[in-house]
Amino acid sequence: MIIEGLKSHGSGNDFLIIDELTTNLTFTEQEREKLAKALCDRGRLGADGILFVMKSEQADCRMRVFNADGSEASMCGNGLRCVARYANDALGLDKMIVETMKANLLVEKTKDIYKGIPTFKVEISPVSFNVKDLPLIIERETLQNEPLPELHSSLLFSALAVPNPHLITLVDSEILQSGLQADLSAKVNQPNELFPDGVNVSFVKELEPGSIYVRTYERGVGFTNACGTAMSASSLVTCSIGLNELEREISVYNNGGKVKCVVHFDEKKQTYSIDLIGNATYEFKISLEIDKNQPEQFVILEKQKFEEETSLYAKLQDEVQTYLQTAL
Ligand SMILES: N[C@@H](CCC[C@H](N)C(=O)O)C(=O)O
Repeated sequence: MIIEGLKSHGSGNDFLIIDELTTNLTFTEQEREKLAKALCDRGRLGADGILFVMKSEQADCRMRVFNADGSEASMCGNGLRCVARYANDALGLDKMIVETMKANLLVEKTKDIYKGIPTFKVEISPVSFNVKDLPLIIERETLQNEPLPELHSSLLFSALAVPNPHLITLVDSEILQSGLQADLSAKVNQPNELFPDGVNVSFVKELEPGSIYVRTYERGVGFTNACGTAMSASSLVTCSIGLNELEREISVYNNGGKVKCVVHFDEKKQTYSIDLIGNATYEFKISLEIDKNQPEQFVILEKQKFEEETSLYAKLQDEVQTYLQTAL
């Protein structure tokens, strides 16, 4: 079969978009898993995941996210911005609802985060601090800026599902530069008693009022340039502990760029939601010939780069990296 794919990224978190919305492509569950493993392999094409954009009966379109290891995730914030742009181009809707595994989410085109960079705002919700929703197996109902001695003797952790699972801790430069995050992340993402389904692990550093840096080890992938749901969850955690404020834009720096988050609290429903605002950049169009039974044998027939937008994004990335060299 021939797949016309599109490689895109949100803050350098990169995905191959496969269109089942405007084409007749369709896959079995096993084929999706195998495709993700084969195409995300950095030795070949390479990506953090695959985003399948599909028809939906309850929303304008549907997104399914497969991590590089072939596992399916319930949500992907950076990926949702890429899907928002893709569906916006395909359906001509600046504002739409995207069905995801656990929620139908509002996405919309918004003011460029940096001159000339296509920017989308996506809703991150539902949010739960109940450890059962990750799941995290401990004797308490929540873990909010508290020790988790089974994992580390002194760090304070917050666990939340947005709705994919996140474990977040605030650290200083010394801890950030140590190998601790890699060690802890490896522990909770291999068979273990605390997080039976694994968890995305973020180390967060406060930079200046209204600005934070977030680095994430993603379940099913490893360290990525950025993780959108992790940056949203981290913004909420910094509001809960009084570092940032609800309803105020937070600048979230990451190794692949920068996004903005706004954390909302609905008094009536007693629920949180987060707006994640950032780039949705196309890298290249690609035409692949694939045997569904042996996807690792795929052949690249054609590749067309989006030169202008990738070089514009490189400017934002340069500015961010220069800032981080002194800020971290
Ligand atoms: N990169 C994503 C999250 C992708 C899923 C995650 N690895 C998981 O398994 O939960 C994002 O931008 O949110």
